[in-house]
Amino acid sequence: MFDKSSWIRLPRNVLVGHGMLDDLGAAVDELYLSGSPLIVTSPSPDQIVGERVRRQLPNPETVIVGEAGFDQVQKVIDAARAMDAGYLVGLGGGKPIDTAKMASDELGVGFVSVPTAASHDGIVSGRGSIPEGDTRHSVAAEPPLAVVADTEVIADAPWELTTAGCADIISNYTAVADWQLARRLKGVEYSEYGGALARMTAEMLVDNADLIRPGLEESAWIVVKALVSSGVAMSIAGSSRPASGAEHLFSHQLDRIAPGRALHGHQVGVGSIMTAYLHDGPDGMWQDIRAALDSLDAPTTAADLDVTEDELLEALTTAHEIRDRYTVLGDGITEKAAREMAETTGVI
Ligand SMILES: NC(=O)C1=CN([C@@H]2O[C@H](COP(=O)(O)OP(=O)(O)OC[C@H]3O[C@@H](n4cnc5c(N)ncnc54)[C@H](OP(=O)(O)O)[C@@H]3O)[C@@H](O)[C@H]2O)C=CC1
Ligand SMILES: O=C(CO)COP(=O)(O)O
Ligand SMILES: [Zn+2]
Repeated sequence: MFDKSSWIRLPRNVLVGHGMLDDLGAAVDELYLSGSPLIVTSPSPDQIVGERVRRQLPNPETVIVGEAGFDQVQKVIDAARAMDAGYLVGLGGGKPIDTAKMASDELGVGFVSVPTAASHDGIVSGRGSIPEGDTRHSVAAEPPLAVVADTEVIADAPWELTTAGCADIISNYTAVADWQLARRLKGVEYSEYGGALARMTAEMLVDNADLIRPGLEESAWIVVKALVSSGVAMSIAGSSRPASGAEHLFSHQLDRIAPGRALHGHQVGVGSIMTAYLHDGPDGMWQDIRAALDSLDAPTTAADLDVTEDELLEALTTAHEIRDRYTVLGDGITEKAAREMAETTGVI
């Protein structure tokens, strides 16, 4: 008997472009949501566009969240229950958006994603990434009913946030390679469409790298489109596998070992240089990944990430421990191998 089944949950409306933030109210009306929204945001996005968002929505309330964590999700749930929120709006970078989508899932209310930076590919995905103790979960969360990405706002955000988003997409190369390896060695379920879309998204971004420059709204356009595409790949796969492999495990470990030093996207980019080396050896894809990151002004070394050699090596040798996700790191790599890889690729 045929026994496959899947739910692919995608947004109904994706608005990308100049001044699109002023269409938020209309986009929400189109969803036939009822009640008042709780806006989940962080300090900078709230200061930059909070008022513009609030004046378009009926009796909104706002909650400011900090680092991603289950305590922050609970804080949002409590605030939403206290006001009997009809839906949640995630406004900002990856942390408020992830927090809002996880709280929406728990509350059983709709979620609208309003990114203010092109810094991560969670703007569309139905996954939440959340640390807990020594581990980091990728949890099923509420996918957005609508995404409203204003390229004028995003182009005005610090350039490093855009280069972080580019690196998060470039890391799809190694994420997909890890996923294929896990299929071959461990029989892990693989989605041809999810894998192909994630990889194609990275290829298109690299092909357009010359057009991605600071202050250009065209750059925000290209990167947001790629972030949407990468998020759709995760939705098709029903997991973050198309966009998260060993390079992400390395980044999640750095978040614990050296918190707050570098952006998520920048960390996964550097991780991707090294794990590409593990996949292909000295003459493989790692050089192309490093060149692409370099051309986009994204970090390529431990120093660029503001982490020490010891911190980097600790993250590399322990990354396999944090999640039950088979990658090219297998059951762990030795410090000698980690050092050799980091030195050969110029990361240290
Ligand atoms: N669920 C998924 O599929 C995915 C989830 N993620 C998660 O997303 C997070 C990383 O996202 P990231 O965006 O880097 O994290 P943050 O939300 O912390 O944003 C990074 C920084 O950008 C600032 N910021 C946001 N918008 C603007 C703006 N317009 N102007 C000026 N500053 C701005 C924030 O300000 P402030 O300090 O005020 O907050 C913050 O300092 C991680 O937790 C990661 O795990 C990443 C990829 C995919
Ligand atoms: O960051 C992600 C994709 O870019 C997803 O994060 P996880 O590694 O937690 O699944
Ligand atoms: Zn990521």
